[in-house]
Amino acid sequence: MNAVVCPSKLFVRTVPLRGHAGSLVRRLPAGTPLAWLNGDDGLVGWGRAAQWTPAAEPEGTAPTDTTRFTEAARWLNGLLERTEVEDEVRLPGTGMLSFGTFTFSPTSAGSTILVPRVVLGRRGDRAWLTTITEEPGAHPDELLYPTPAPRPIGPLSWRTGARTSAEWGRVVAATIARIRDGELDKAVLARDLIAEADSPIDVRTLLGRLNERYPGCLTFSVAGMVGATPELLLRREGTDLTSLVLAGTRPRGATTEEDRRLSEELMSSAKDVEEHGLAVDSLRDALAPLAEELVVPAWPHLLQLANVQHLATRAHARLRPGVSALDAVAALHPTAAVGGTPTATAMRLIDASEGMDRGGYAGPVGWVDGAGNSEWGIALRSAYVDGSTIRLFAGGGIVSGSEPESEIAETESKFRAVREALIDR
Ligand SMILES: C=C(O[C@H]1C=CC=C(C(=O)O)[C@@H]1O)C(=O)O
Repeated sequence: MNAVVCPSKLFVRTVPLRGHAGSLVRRLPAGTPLAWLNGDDGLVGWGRAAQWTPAAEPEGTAPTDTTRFTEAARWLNGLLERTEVEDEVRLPGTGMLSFGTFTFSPTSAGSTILVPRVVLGRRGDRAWLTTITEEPGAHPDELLYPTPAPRPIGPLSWRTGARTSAEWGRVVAATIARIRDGELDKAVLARDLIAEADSPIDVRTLLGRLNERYPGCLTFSVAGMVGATPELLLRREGTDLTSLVLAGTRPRGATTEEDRRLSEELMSSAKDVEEHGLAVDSLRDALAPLAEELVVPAWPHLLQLANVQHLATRAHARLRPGVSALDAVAALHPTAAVGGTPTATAMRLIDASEGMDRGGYAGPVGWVDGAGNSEWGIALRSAYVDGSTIRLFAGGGIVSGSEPESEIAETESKFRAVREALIDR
């Protein structure tokens, strides 16, 4: 059964805000904030005007099933038909706005689309406020909530998730053997770590730290999924679509010298170039039928973050008329940056080997506005926050040239993003 909060009518009003509006995170009330931040730009929201939560598909459903995306699009279109919009700003992210998180696998629970009551947004020097109510001209009560400063996280106790690193290393070794046997070309395997705080974790504290340390990433919070992902599944503005594919990783060096050595090693590594190429191929194959024009650079570039560096490819497409952002999400997820090649074989291997439910990790997370503009990231460098418990996820692409020890080290580097953001200094 789908769980739905769906008013018969919604009134949406966007007004410009004078000045810069300050830090978006600082405006968020405590609780379960909605956020999508890219440096100083972004969208934050709170309150709930409408929500759609699909039931998990039954066990045995094809791992590539896209029902949750098509049903989400149908629900949103129905809601839009019953919405009156007054938009004085008219930019991507103004007017009607929904945040969403989709699970990696169709058989996991946790996908949801949420329409907040209040949205604050900023793009360059423009800032705006959107209110979404059931009465025309009404102000949502949520506007009046006081916003106490974000709380520190406090001491944490850590425990292993589904597998210890040694156990996970053995799963990686078995996967490498299957790849060498020719069963598949690539699988992205992940593991989890769990931390327990003394009191409920203030998501705003995490958001503020992640946004500060990873200004080039997309810092998000939707229905418990929180993180700072470097990987843009897609940005749709009008018919233009952009995607940033990442695969192939090294840690950052402690010195300039070591950093340069690691980046040169990454750029010339046959194993990483193959791992990256498979992710790019999966994007190209999924996007081509939806696009009138598709430009994918022949060679990756280097993307350096505070904790790791990646091989990166930015693809641009002009979408065919009528192709929505959620159509593109359904076609692209999961790319071989988080699933593998061939997709269905890799998804089955992931399900059978990881010993855990990924939930929203490695699934699409983002927003869509009433005009169809949209941004979806892949929920990496992320965690699921449930009260005082936080579950961190990290994974890596496994190909025939992979080694278990370096894959374990890679997941440790990737965990650092959320792990360090949990530490009060
Ligand atoms: C699966 C993750 O990263 C993906 C994205 C970039 C680089 C990756 C890699 O080098 O393995 C992964 O494909 C993760 O961060 O948990």
